[in-house]
Amino acid sequence: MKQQDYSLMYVTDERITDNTAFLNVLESSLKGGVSIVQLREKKLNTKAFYIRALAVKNLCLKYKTPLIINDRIDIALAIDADGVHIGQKDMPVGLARKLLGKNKIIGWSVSNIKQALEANHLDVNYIGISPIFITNTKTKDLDLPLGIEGLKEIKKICSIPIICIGGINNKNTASIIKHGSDGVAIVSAISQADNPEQATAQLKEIICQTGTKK
Ligand SMILES: Cc1ncc(COP(=O)(O)OP(=O)(O)O)c(N)n1
Ligand SMILES: Cc1nc(C(=O)O)sc1CCOP(=O)(O)O
Ligand SMILES: [Mg+2]
Repeated sequence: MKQQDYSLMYVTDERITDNTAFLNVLESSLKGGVSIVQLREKKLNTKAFYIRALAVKNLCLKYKTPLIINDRIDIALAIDADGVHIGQKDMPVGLARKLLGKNKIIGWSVSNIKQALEANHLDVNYIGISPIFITNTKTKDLDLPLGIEGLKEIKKICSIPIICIGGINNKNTASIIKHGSDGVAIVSAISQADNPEQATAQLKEIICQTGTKK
């Protein structure tokens, strides 16, 4: 499998309820240069999720950008997505791998050192450090922010690619990349920006500049 670029993940914003606006923001993020998209829907029923996932997949294909699905292995299989992101309370990783096969991406949420050590023994492609900072986007089921110190600790003991999530913006991205994260996963700094394409391009530029200086 080719090396996946995890540097800038747009996690879609379920607060954008209008379908056209939702797809417009997604397309702006793709034009701005996100390297991967995660479709995250917590409230849609299965049929609505499936229909949205098909539309999102078509746009991602147009921009040759991989798409992973949050939580739902069934939706990922139904639309032949590139993978899934699962958390501590979602389907066990081993079972997800069995259902998806060896070529799909599996991301797994990690919120402490114990889980990071466990990840070393799981068949996951990346871990999502969650949350790195305080976020207003997700309010339920959230652990304490790990901060840069937490990222540094996890980097020392975990050999799997790392993506940080939670409260990430153009002010703190450089520090996250500098301290060993392979990428950032972002909702509002893209979805709620006045110009999502420009905001994405700026984040990408910060990541490229910081990455080359590492
Ligand atoms: C890249 C990334 N990391 C962590 C998460 C959080 O996943 P999870 O813990 O399953 O929580 P929900 O997103 O399902 O609310 C993520 N989505 N992406
Ligand atoms: C989807 C999600 N999961 C998180 C976790 O820590 O588990 S934080 C988060 C939302 C991140 O949104 P924003 O970029 O707007 O802060
Ligand atoms: Mg989940």
